[in-house]
Amino acid sequence: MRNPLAPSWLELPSDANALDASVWSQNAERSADGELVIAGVAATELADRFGTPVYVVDEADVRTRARGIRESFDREFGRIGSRVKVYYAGKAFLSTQVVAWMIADGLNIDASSGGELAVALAAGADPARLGLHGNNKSLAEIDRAVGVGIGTIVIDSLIEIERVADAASRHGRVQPVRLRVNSGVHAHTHEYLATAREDQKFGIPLADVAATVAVIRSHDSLEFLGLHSHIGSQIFESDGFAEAARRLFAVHVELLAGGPVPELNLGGGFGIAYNGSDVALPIDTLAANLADSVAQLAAEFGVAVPVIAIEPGRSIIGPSTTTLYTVGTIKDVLVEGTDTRKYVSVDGGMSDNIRPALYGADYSVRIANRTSESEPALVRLAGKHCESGDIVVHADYLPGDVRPGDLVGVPATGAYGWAMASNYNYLARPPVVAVRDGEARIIVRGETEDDLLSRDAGLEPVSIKDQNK
Ligand SMILES: Cc1ncc(COP(=O)(O)O)c(C=O)c1O
Ligand SMILES: N[C@@H](CCCC[NH3+])C(=O)O
Repeated sequence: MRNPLAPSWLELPSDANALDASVWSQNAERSADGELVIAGVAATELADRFGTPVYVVDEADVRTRARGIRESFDREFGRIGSRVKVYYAGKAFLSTQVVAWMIADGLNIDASSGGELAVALAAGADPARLGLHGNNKSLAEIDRAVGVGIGTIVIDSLIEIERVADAASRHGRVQPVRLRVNSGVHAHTHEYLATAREDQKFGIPLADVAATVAVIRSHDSLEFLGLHSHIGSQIFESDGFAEAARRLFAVHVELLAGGPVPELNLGGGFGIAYNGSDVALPIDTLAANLADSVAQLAAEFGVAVPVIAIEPGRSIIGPSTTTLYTVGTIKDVLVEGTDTRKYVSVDGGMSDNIRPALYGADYSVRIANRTSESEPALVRLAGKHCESGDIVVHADYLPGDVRPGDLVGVPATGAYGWAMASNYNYLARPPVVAVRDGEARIIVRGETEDDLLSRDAGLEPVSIKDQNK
């Protein structure tokens, strides 16, 4: 029976064991005996070998999406006489293995800090295929990026122009740069994920772009590639991107009068489904819509279509990953009248996935070690942290006989999960395991209690003595 406490978007499932294909990774399925199996590796085997929580990355899923985005955009922009450079936004999740996959699949890497740049370099990526972002890059980050021969730097403020130009002169390079513009387009997403509205820290207002580009062009050590726009993240419609392209295009055309502007970067932000009610725009449709918009703009203004760059993160890595947890305690909590919500607590929480607490993100959950015919019950999957807001899944239905010791899987945790993980309450960050063709291997080691303690600087010997006085 439908629980009145369930949010309006959550339907009572006819089968609370079913894996919704729009949310689970491509190679997630139930085995004949009902267990969750991802790319041929059973959930119980993963839990036995790696413990829980564990992030499980379906490698073929990531790579199919990476190639799929590149091919869709290549095809659609090829159709209008242009081409596309795809940068994987490493902030969503980065490890040397992920860098190697992206490079092998023909993508470039967008780093948003010196740390992300270091991972890409450690993986052996050609620096020319890397880009560096950030509203407050340190002098050391700029120097390192320029020094290794990074492909592009996205300039985010007037003051940064001098910093990048100086570094380029010192290294005897001409550094290709883009300029991040605040298009003023309000993306339909969570307030914290909209990056082009007023009163936020990113980019240069449209009105100041011409003057700022003139400063960039006044430096012999800089090469201006074009404008950059990123309106936000987890966006389901193409209108916002098209509107940003329109606003940038008008300035792009003005800038052509002062010199070459070979590129236009439309950023990332393509949304994915986290639960059965989310409907992600198919990448083919998005690519076709954007190509049509850009072709129309070029025709309207009577200029050539520039090379387009995009920076998807979430839409490549997000759907690939499932977090497995073990159920510890269960409580039926009376909420209103006779309506109860089943609180199912697991061995992780906001330290491995902060998104529900930070953005109110709604994930879904399934029992992973078995199926059950028991009547579905409305559950809230809670973590083990000392916070009532420590929720992993606000609302979903699980078979009512869910019990301690069950494994549960939360799909679509690949983006901004591990990447935003913390050690809150001294929990160790879980390992990240890649699965493919029945094989599982660690791509990021989990932390141990010793790792955490090894950072503690220890006690002054004297303080113990004082204490005993
Ligand atoms: C400049 C920039 N590019 C790309 C991305 C990647 O966004 P997403 O992971 O939503 O595709 C972000 C994050 O929102 C960003 O700030
Ligand atoms: N961290 C955000 C996305 C922000 C991306 C960076 N601009 C999320 O989890 O959805």
